[in-house]
Amino acid sequence: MPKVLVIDDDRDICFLMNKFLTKHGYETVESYSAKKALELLEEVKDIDIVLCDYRMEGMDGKTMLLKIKEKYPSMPVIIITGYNDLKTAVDVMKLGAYDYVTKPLFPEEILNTIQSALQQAGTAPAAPPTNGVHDDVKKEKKKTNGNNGDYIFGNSPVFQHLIDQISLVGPTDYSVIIYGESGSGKEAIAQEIHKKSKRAAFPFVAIDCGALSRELAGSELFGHEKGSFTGAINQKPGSFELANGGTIFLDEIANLSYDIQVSLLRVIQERKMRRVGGTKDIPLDVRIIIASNEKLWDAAQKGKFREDLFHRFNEFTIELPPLRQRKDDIMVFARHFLDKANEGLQKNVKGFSPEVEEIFRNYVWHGNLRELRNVVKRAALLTDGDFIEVRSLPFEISNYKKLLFEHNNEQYAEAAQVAPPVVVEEQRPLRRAPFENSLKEASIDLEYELILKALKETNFNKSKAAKLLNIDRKTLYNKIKLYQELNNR
Ligand SMILES: Nc1ncnc2c1ncn2[C@@H]1O[C@H](COP(=O)(O)OP(=O)(O)OP(=O)(O)O)[C@@H](O)[C@H]1O
Repeated sequence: MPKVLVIDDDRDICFLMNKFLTKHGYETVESYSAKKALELLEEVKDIDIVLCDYRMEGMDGKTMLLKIKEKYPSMPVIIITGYNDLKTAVDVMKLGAYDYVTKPLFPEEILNTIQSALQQAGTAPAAPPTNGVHDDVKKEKKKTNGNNGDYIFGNSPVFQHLIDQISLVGPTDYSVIIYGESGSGKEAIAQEIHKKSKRAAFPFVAIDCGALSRELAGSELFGHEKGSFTGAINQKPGSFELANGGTIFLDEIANLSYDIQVSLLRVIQERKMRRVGGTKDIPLDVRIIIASNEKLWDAAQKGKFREDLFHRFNEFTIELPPLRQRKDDIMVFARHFLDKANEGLQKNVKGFSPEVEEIFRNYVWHGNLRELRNVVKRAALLTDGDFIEVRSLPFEISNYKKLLFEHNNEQYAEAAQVAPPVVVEEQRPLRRAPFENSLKEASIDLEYELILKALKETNFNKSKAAKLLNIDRKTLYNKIKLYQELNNR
């Protein structure tokens, strides 16, 4: 019976998750504090997966995730966030969370996410839950390629260009740099390149360098010998060794520390490596595909990334546009994610209402495909009829136009209701700012939530919202403007 550690300072949530998960064949261990949870992970040896609230007293979810990943790198961690914490969600994914679920929580969605995480880790429950089974669902057997299931490639010019590039570089042994925002599908492209190569029968190993701690990065990448440092209880092969013969995908490569970059350069040049604490050279034949959000040449100019390493990798470059610039592809992906959600939920939702399609085409999708996938997954869960309607979308998405507050114009909200769909390119809706400082972060978050709540209650009448918040309209405008500026950084 898989064991889930539920970490949430809201005891009701722990209680509900316990009841629900137990009913579906899981065992739960609960913790109301991050500190206790870390102790539990030590004491209870056989925890399979962690479900952790992002906002807890004493430690935020990001720190907690890093602490878990440092000690238990392969432990799947699912983070619970608010929808407006999308930036946080993207950050935790980069730090190695398996996935995130947004509040309000829907137990089926969590169950689904836990199941796929455990399936990927190879610890799925023996008897899968059978709630809500629809007999009429045709279960199409689809090929999956590891991480997040199968990928699609459509007919739009962007897709065609990507397919051409993959076909061109796939069969070669070139190193490839893939640029793209978080969630835009970089790993998917890397996997496709691997599949097109002569290495396809060998492993594809993906490593998120952003999730590697400075101390453990060397041992994760190159492995270690027993006793080579405190905590090295057993001998462990590194990712390069595991990928031997195949392809290694190093995501967010610019996050590797300088000394690891030096080791990496040596490994590439010499085509052999040694485990940490080892004395034996291990010959390597690994193709390297790397990905980055930031241009590596710029990172090299800033001294953050070694220039010689950049030149080593710079044999072929693929740029993946953000989803908001791939308007023709949005519904292709949405339908694909709906198929997958139907499969997972054993439902048969047929499509999207025209209003939802319009919103999807014009929303900015900061979290790119990952955000779209999660929005569709949840909407499918909430849909009883044949089509996904606007009411099943998160508030922030269904009201995205009103939340833009362009030019702080009082008329904008009203205008947005009647105007034809606006093409939103780089504008961003109001959402949480990416602060590092946690006290400031907490107060900004809280303000944001209260403002959003007041706007919801007053149907976006900003004068009334200001009154509810006991501030004047100008202060409300200024706060909104501040959020916009922070968001655009
Ligand atoms: N071509 C595709 N077809 C279907 N799903 C896709 C495709 N490309 C990406 N996805 C899905 O979108 C999500 C994000 O993709 P992926 O992990 O490849 O993005 P990424 O750019 O590597 O993200 P990050 O940089 O944050 O790790 C995943 O759930 C993935 O399965």
